[in-house]
Amino acid sequence: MSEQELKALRLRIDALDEKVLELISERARCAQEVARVKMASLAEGEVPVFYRPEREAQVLKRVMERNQGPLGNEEMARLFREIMSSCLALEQPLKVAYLGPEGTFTQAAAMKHFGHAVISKPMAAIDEVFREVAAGAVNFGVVPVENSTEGAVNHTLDSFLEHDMVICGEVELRIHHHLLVGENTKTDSISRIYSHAQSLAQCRKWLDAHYPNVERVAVSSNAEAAKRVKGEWNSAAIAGDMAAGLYGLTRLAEKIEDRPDNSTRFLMIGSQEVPPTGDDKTSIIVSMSNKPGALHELLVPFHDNGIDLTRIETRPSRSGKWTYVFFIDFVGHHRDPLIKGVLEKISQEAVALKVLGSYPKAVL
Ligand SMILES: O=C(O)C(=O)C[C@]1(C(=O)O)C=C[C@@H](O)C=C1
Repeated sequence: MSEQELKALRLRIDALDEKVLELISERARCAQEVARVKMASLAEGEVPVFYRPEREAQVLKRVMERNQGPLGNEEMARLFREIMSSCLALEQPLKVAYLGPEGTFTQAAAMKHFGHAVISKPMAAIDEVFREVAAGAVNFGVVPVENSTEGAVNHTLDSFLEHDMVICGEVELRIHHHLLVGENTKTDSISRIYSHAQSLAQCRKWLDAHYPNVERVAVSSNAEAAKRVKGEWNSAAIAGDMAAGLYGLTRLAEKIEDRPDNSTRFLMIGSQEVPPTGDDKTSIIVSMSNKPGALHELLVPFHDNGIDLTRIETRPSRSGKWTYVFFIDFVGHHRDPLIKGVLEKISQEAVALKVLGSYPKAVL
C-alpha cells in the first residue's frame, strides 16, 4: 500500500470519527432528556428509576440483529454496552458492589453487564455484597451463582434465604484460568499454588499432571491469590486476565482449566422489579413439606404447561433438620398469565414460595 493510499484512508477515518463523535454526543443529550422526562412524570413521593434493564436488553438485541459486520455481533454489542453505560451515568451514576477484591471474575461480570461507567465497590464476601445492597449503600450487587464445572455457589444460594433481594439480571462469563507468577518468582522451585477453592477444583487435572506435589492453598478469591504471589518467591497463583493485569503478573501457562467450556453465571441483585421483555427468566425459592413425591408435585405444573426449567438446586432449609428448599430457574416472566397460573398451583402445595425476580435473559 502506498503512503498516498494510507493517508487518504486515514482522512476518511478522521471524517467518520467526527460523525461518530457527533452521533454519540447527540445520543447522550437524548439520554439527558429521558432523565428530565422521568423526573417530570414522577408522582408525589415517587423515586425516579433511571436504570432500565429491560430497555437495555432491547437496545443490545436490536444492535445484534441489525449488525451487518465486519465487526461481530458481540463486539458491536459491547461497544453499545459502553455507550449506554456512559449515557446512564449522565442520568445517574450507578453504584455497584461485587465480590472483590479488585480483579475478580465477579468484577469482570459486573463490567460486562453494567459497562465501565459505574462506581464499583469490592466487598470481601458474598454475604457482604447482599448486606451492602440491603442497606441501600449501593444500587446493585453482583454475585456468582453457578459454575459449569463445579456447580452451585452455595454461599450465594444461602444468602438468598437470609435477605430479601430482587434478581434483576444475569450474565455469563467464560472463565479462563492462568498460572501466574511475580517478577521475583523462581519458576523452577514453586512450592505453593494459591487460588480460590473453586478455581483449584476447575484446574484439578492440569495441576495433577503438571504440579502433582505442590501444595494447593485455597484463599478467599483468585484476585487475592494474585495479590499474594506478587511479593513471594516460591509461589504461583491461578487467576484470570483481570487479576494478572492488575497485579502485573506473568503467565507461566495459559487456559489451564480442565474443561474448555468452563463458564460461570452471575446474578445482579437489587430492589428493583424488572418489567417483561418477552425473553425473560424467573428465579424462585420453594420449600415443600417433607413427604414422598414432594419434588414430583412441584415439577408437574411446569411440565404440564410446557415451561422450560433451566436449573434446579437443593439446599438444606434453615428451619429444620432434613428439610430442603429448592432454587428453581425457568423461562418466562412472573407477570405472564401462564407463569402466574403455574406459581399459583405450586403455592397451593408448597410450604413457602418466594419469587426472587424475573429478568431479561443474558444478551451478551
Ligand atoms: O431508555 C431509557 O429509559 C434511558 O434511560 C436511556 C438508556 C440508553 O442510554 O439507551 C439509558 C439507561 C437505561 O438503563 C436504559 C436506556
